[in-house]
Amino acid sequence: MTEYAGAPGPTPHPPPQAAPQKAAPTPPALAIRGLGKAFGGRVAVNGINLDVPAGSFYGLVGPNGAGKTTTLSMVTGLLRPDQGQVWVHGVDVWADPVAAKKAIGVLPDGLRLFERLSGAELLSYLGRLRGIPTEVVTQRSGELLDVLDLTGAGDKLVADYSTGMRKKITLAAALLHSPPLLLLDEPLEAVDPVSARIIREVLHSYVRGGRTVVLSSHVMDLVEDNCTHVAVLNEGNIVAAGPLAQVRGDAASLDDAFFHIVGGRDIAEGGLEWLRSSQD
Ligand SMILES: Nc1ncnc2c1ncn2[C@@H]1O[C@H](COP(=O)(O)OP(=O)(O)OP(=O)(O)O)[C@@H](O)[C@H]1O
Repeated sequence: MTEYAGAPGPTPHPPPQAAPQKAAPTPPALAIRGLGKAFGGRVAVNGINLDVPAGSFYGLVGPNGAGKTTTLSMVTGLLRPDQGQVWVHGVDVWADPVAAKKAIGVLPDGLRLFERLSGAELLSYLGRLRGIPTEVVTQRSGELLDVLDLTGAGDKLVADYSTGMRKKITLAAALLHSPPLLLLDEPLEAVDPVSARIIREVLHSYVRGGRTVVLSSHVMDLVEDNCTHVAVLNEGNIVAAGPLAQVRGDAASLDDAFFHIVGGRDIAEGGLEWLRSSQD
């Protein structure tokens, strides 16, 4: 395992009578250093650095094509970086993927599931792959299906699930082994308002229990109302990151701050004039 760069080196032989040592600082839930990826010579993620404190509810925002999914895919071990390192609670994701993956629950982009299993069977299968005892999987699956309002769909094939139901069953799978870090790519996209509220409550109780949630979203109100921290990605670079109030600064809302940070343009008078005209 490659040691997390922020961790102090070992001190195997302290001198006798040495003053008590300070406790080693807890590593962040997620530490990213110099992470980069290019596709066909085009840079998608440009050597980014980020620390996600344990116990935070971290939002990752950015315009279309900014590199959010590419970043989350590299962080979760789904896409090999060209450069850089990622640590989950001090474990190097690419040097020790088995240990790192035990510590994360993932809701990836592009949900590829076992379509010929029912929702309940899928959770049961994934729980056993995780090495969770059968009775624990059964109990947790039942609770998750119930809380996520999927009880009636538990026996239905995943192939027949709607987009929102697929999000919810994947979220259930991510929660099943109760990992300390959840990494969620647009978890509330296509989810109905009632389920979205339930998912937000689940995630908040998760964070209250001392765990960490990182989610990407395009919905600024969602990030502003729920997250403690936010990072803004633009063209493969992190252009702002930290506690939400700090990133928002003097702007009236996170939406306004985001607009200015990424250099959004108001539609100038004269632009799209033909859409405003009532004449042919
Ligand atoms: N498999 C791939 N092959 C080629 N280019 C890719 C691939 N995946 C991503 N890209 C490119 O990398 C850049 C970042 O894409 P990414 O999907 O990470 O952005 P994003 O911030 O998640 O966007 P969105 O908000 O639209 O989902 C884009 O220019 C995209 O076209």
